[in-house]
Amino acid sequence: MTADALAPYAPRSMPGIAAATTDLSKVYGRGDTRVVALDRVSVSFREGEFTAIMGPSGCGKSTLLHCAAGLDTPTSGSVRVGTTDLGTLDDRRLTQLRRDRIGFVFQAFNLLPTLTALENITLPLSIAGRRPDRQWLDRVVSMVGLSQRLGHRPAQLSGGQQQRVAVARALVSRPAVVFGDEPTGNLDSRAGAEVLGFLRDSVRELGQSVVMVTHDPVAAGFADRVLFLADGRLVDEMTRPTPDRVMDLMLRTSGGESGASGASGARTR
Ligand SMILES: Nc1ncnc2c1ncn2[C@@H]1O[C@H](COP(=O)(O)OP(=O)(O)OP(=O)(O)O)[C@@H](O)[C@H]1O
Repeated sequence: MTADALAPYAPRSMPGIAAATTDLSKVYGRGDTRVVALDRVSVSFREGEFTAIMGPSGCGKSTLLHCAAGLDTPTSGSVRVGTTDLGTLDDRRLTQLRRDRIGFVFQAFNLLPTLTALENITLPLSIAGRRPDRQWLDRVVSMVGLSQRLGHRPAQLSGGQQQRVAVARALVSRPAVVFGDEPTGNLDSRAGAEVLGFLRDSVRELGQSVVMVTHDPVAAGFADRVLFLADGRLVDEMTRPTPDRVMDLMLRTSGGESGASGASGARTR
């Protein structure tokens, strides 16, 4: 049988790709307020890789992350997580996929104040009616250094510790991808470096795939690969980044303005 004859039965995902977008566009508003936040972005996030997304303010980083994570709906194009095309899912199945296959770490820690650290970590599993895999839970908890803090409530933890709880919560269901939107944005540099170290450990030690939006070249230096967006388009990519190389590229591509303070990168038309 020829390869062509087999094609309809071939898996719809490429091996080694945790998530991917194809010709992904997102347009907000209409008429005078029309904003092209993403303009035909095709990108693959590899399994077991730590990817950072950077670019000037307003260039579409969060929109890309939210569409890839099934939190926002594309105007056109498609998003795949593993073998699943998100466009084929109804609301219920999309919610299920987000719960079971995707982990989130946001800038705000989003922990429930009345629950202990352990209860917060296992909450996604409790909601899904699943029991935690004890060995995996222990591994994740010890990796993020929380073994002695499991009975504490968020108010009894530092910001860095709270974000470590959020990282453990994102990892506990062994998702296809963990998406982070400025996960260190609310932390001082030491706590931020710790959290980034744990995210990198989850890639190295647990084979997790992580995709993170950041403005910070130091944070991007923890990643394996950095994607640069401008004007809703993918404009550059760097492997094995260092903070200096990232900063250089940011300065060159934004005409001297850094990502955090750069001019808005989205187009209105
Ligand atoms: N819900 C929305 N309604 C209208 N416009 C939006 C909406 N969300 C984002 N935009 C616009 O889309 C563009 C891209 O926004 P996005 O938040 O993705 O950029 P960003 O690169 O993450 O920015 P920042 O670094 O400042 O967080 C911006 O011009 C923004 O104003």
